[in-house]
Amino acid sequence: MTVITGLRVLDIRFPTSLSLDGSDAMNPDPDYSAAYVILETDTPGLSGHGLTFTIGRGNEVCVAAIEALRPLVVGQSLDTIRAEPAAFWRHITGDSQLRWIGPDKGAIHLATGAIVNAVWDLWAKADGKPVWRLVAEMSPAELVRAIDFRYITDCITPEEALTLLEARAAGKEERIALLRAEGYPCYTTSAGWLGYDDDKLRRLAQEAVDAGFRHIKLKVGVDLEDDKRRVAIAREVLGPDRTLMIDANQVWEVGQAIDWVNALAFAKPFFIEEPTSPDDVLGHASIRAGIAPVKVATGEMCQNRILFKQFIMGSAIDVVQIDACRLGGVNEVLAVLLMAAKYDLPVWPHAGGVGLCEYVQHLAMIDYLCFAGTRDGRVIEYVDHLHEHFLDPCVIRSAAYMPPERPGFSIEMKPETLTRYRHQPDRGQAA
Ligand SMILES: C[C@H](O)[C@@H](O)[C@@H](O)[C@H](O)C(=O)O
Repeated sequence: MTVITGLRVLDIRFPTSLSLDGSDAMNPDPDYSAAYVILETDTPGLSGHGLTFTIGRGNEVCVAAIEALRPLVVGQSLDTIRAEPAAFWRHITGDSQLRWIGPDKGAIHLATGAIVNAVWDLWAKADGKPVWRLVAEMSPAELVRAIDFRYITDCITPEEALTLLEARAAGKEERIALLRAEGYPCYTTSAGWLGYDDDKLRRLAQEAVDAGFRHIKLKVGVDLEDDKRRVAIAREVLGPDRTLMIDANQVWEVGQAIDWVNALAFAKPFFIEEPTSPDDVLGHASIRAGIAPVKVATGEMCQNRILFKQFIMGSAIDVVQIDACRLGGVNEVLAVLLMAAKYDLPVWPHAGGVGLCEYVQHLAMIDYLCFAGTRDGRVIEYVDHLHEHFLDPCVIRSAAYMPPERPGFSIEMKPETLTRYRHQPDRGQAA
């Protein structure tokens, strides 16, 4: 029996100089950061790692929130967590004092994501499997036991979930074989940051096409004339058959979003991502009606399963963009995959941040194997940035993520990175 005996949290920051030129409309110079968790255990050589992605000083708040959650996780036994994973998740998110600063949102929920994912990393390492495989091998009943259905039973009940998951389990072994042979397709954001001049955009878009990418994403939303020129360049390089997506990172009012996207419609973007506030369900629905056939995507800042329920049941979005640690870790991601599967909406995970590519490859593979049952019309985001800091970095082959084979969640950083990029002394101690 393995018991979690301690939790350490590190403030890891990668300076802007290492980061992305111009990035996006809301984050012109992001200091990519990670509130990084290490769960220590009484089993020699076994620890769980997790992180939540933040930007610069925001990391301090998440580090403090992780420390506040420490008493809820230290002392827990892995066997108990394995037996009732949703009960464990309810325990972590249900503390009456900490719920007051959420519930299920903000820094405390980002902290939950880091800790819960560290527990899944630990569980997978203890079983000697990558997380995608661990979850893929769960029976439908075990999967249902990993999901907290509180506040989503009006969308899907545990009984309905069981029926859906039993139906989707057919053909799983064939899908695993396909994943191993072909991987899971991805798109690149790396050509489309706002600070790039036209030549760089053209060159990077061409390099993406040459590398086999069939989808690229461009940041928009600062200057309409610039955007018209930039999407025209991207479309020219992509040709008529590849897919262009655009992303405004929440910069517009609802009416402005409709006008702006319609002005870019000549370049045939497939979707607009985050056109307005990530909390504005009605606004997204209006935008969706105002820009069809261009689709609407959101989710990287959708705070929990309950808000995703509004977007999904309210026909407010076409593409569900889960984030591995904006949601409260694997358990809550499974709840969203389930709702998206019921409503037949594609999940395209968000990965623009440190460690997110490493995380979401597992989640998209779980979606394919257990929930959606298909990869058709779905791609994972890929950003070519900071992968060298991980012990098990994601591997891209012919514009597809190849399934990780090492045990765990692929999120453990190299010891030298944890030393070199640590912003301030470790505030945590083993309990
Ligand atoms: C600051 C970040 O890189 C964002 O620009 C990124 O998450 C982005 O929104 C994305 O969709 O990848």
